[in-house]
Amino acid sequence: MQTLHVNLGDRSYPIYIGDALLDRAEFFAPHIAGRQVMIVTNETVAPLYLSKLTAALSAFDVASVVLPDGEAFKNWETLQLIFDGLLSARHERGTTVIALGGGVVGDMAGFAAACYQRGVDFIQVPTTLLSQVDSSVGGKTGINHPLGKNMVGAFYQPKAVVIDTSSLLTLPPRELSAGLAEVIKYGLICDEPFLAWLEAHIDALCAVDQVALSAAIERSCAAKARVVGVDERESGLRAILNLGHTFGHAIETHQGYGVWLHGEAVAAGTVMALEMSRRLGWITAEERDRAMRLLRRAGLRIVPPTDMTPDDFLRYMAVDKKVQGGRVRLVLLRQMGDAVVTGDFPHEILNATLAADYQALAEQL
Ligand SMILES: NC(=O)c1ccc[n+]([C@@H]2O[C@H](COP(=O)([O-])OP(=O)(O)OC[C@H]3O[C@@H](n4cnc5c(N)ncnc54)[C@H](O)[C@@H]3O)[C@@H](O)[C@H]2O)c1
Ligand SMILES: O=C(O)C(=O)C[C@@H](O)[C@H](O)[C@H](O)COP(=O)(O)O
Ligand SMILES: [Zn+2]
Repeated sequence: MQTLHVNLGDRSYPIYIGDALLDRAEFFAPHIAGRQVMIVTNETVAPLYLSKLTAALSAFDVASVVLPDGEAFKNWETLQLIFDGLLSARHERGTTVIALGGGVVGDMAGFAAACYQRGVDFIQVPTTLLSQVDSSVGGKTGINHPLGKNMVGAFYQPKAVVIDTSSLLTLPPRELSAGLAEVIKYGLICDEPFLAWLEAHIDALCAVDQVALSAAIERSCAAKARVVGVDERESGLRAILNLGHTFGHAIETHQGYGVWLHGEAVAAGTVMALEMSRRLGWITAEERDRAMRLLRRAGLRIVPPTDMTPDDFLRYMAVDKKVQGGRVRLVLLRQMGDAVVTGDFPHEILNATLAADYQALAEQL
């Protein structure tokens, strides 16, 4: 079992990473201030892990809310179900909300905790690879809006993150691959040597090898904890964690939430960010191709949707939260392992990137 820390002064918290942690109250009890606990989960995760976690927390007054499953339900209507559950069970300000599920559950449960009675404690218990390496850490919470991804929410940090790697044994392969998109992202933005490690271990990761996964989860969480500890509310550095997301969120919103998994859209968006970095002369075609091969080996689609025009992309990219003064800002690679957020690029290069033939690029790998 490993313990990492997100260092935010009096709001610092631990990230526990290990096997079968869901059974063990010692990872939860020190972070539950009162007696009431509300476990928020969904219809897929509940039959798998809700009774196990409830049993581990038998010393507390535990209630639960089971949400519908899917990105398409990351919205106000579903969020209301959490408030309905808390109020029906008469949960007071001393309650602790526990998010048991992937990033959709974690983002909604965290946002509900930020809002309920103006803020109650919450604990993240991520059960997908993507939520274990990314969404459970850093305090971004919220829901989608029909006009834009994650456009309503709050920065609200958990009291702890409890990562039980054995929960990945039940995760569908497509979802595991989606999480690998965010893992590979760390190598591209701030940990270049991680890319070589991933190239050597990607098959083991896809085979749900627990040793390889634990190592990748720890290295990913450590990278995110470093960035969040420096720039919690994304005034600068933290934006590098958004590599591929300006393009990727456009894909998710255009296609309809949940059609492309978040990680799949991020992978395609990362390919577009790689191509734009190459067109700017910052990385080579060989470096772009190396990253594309790794994403493909992870089981991810590396060709963006062919039914989206440059204007489709530009329409959604204009709504992105990194926009400043009406100018689109993108996370690009100055070199492999070194990302920057910038709005200072020739628009003809952006347009050429949006119009590029990614199918041909993929076929020449
Ligand atoms: N807040 C952040 O910093 C942050 C970071 C990255 C992504 N996100 C958000 O996270 C969401 C994507 O998260 P995700 O990829 O975890 O998707 P998800 O939450 O939809 O989970 C993927 C699927 O796996 C199921 N599942 C979860 N755990 C399982 C398990 N152990 N076994 C079997 N099935 C399981 C879920 O029910 C769901 O059907 C997006 O909404 C994205 O915007 C947020
Ligand atoms: O934590 C961050 O900061 C990230 O950018 C992590 C991303 O992987 C994640 O998808 C996040 O939700 C995107 O941030 P957003 O502000 O564009 O919604
Ligand atoms: Zn993401």
